[in-house]
Amino acid sequence: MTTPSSSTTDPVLSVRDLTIRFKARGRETPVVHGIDFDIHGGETLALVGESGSGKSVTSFALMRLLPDARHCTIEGQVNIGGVNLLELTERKMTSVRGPKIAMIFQEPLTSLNPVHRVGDQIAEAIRYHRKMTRAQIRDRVLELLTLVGIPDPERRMSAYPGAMSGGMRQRVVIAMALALEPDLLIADEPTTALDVTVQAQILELLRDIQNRTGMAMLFITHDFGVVAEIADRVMVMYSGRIVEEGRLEDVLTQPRMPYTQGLLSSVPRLEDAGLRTGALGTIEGFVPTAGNLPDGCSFHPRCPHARPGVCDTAMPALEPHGRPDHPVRCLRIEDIAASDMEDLSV
Ligand SMILES: Nc1ncnc2c1ncn2[C@@H]1O[C@H](COP(=O)(O)OP(=O)(O)OP(=O)(O)O)[C@@H](O)[C@H]1O
Repeated sequence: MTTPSSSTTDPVLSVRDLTIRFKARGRETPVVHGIDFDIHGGETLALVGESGSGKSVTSFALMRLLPDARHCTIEGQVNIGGVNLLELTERKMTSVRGPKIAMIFQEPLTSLNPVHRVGDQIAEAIRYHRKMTRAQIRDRVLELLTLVGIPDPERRMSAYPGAMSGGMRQRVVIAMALALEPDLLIADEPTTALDVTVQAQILELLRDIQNRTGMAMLFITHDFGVVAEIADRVMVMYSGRIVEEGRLEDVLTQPRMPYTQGLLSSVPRLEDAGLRTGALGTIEGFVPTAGNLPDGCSFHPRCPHARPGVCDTAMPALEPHGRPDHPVRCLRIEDIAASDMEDLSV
């Protein structure tokens, strides 16, 4: 189904029927099963789910950073500016990474070369894509370091990554990602490795930059506290499928899918903490491995509302069930909603 949108303008990113399969020992295992979503300019979509749900594989597919066709197949569409990135040659894709789509990762050291000065690393990305003089590039590097809140940028541009704190390194990585003013920034758990104070600063920085530039953001996290701080919309993923999607307030305060309810159940009450929450709650059992999904709804073996003969028979579609802006993938949604009403009337 088509994703609900917060705007009538064309989305910056439009993903359609994205399917990813890994190949091993002559077998293909699907890990992402035909997902659809849009992100508009200035909007942040949070992709949430437990480990192994397919969040990172999805983001790597958007960047075309997954292993090659011998190991992995990707089908569907990843449209940015009317171009399906999945159809581009690797050479063409190199010119898209940076100006159109950029990514920051959980651990900044994976993106930084320890033996090069940080200023040179930011300059390198600019030099590759833009015809600018050395002086212009230097000015741009200083501007970027200032933008991401690095104190004394003149001095810091000559520093090596190892001489910086984790928070400062992540700011450098953000500066690199922003160097070419991407239309879409993908942030894959960018604050997980940082302490809480620095985490809050980095989130504020990203929000602030987004307000100024209007870029779209896909924010991947397992932390609903972070979701509450940064997202406009939330997409919950389980076993390679979107199981619930909606506006931030709706998903946090009225989660519909038992999986989302489970994730939110053991975090502190949202309103008590001004929408700040902790990490995902724990749900009994494990995310099934990609090659061993149960019949029917993938979540049914862990679901407190599952009914034999219903939930183990067919995979439910992602459907509105009366709320077009908050679709959910659940065969029992009407019964669950009715029992919630009964609870309320007691
Ligand atoms: N290179 C690979 N080859 C085979 N399977 C893979 C590969 N990379 C990921 N997978 C599988 O794809 C599925 C989704 O993994 P993915 O890393 O996207 O989950 P995730 O939600 O991002 O988890 P995490 O929060 O731990 O990063 C998992 O079943 C994982 O084992």
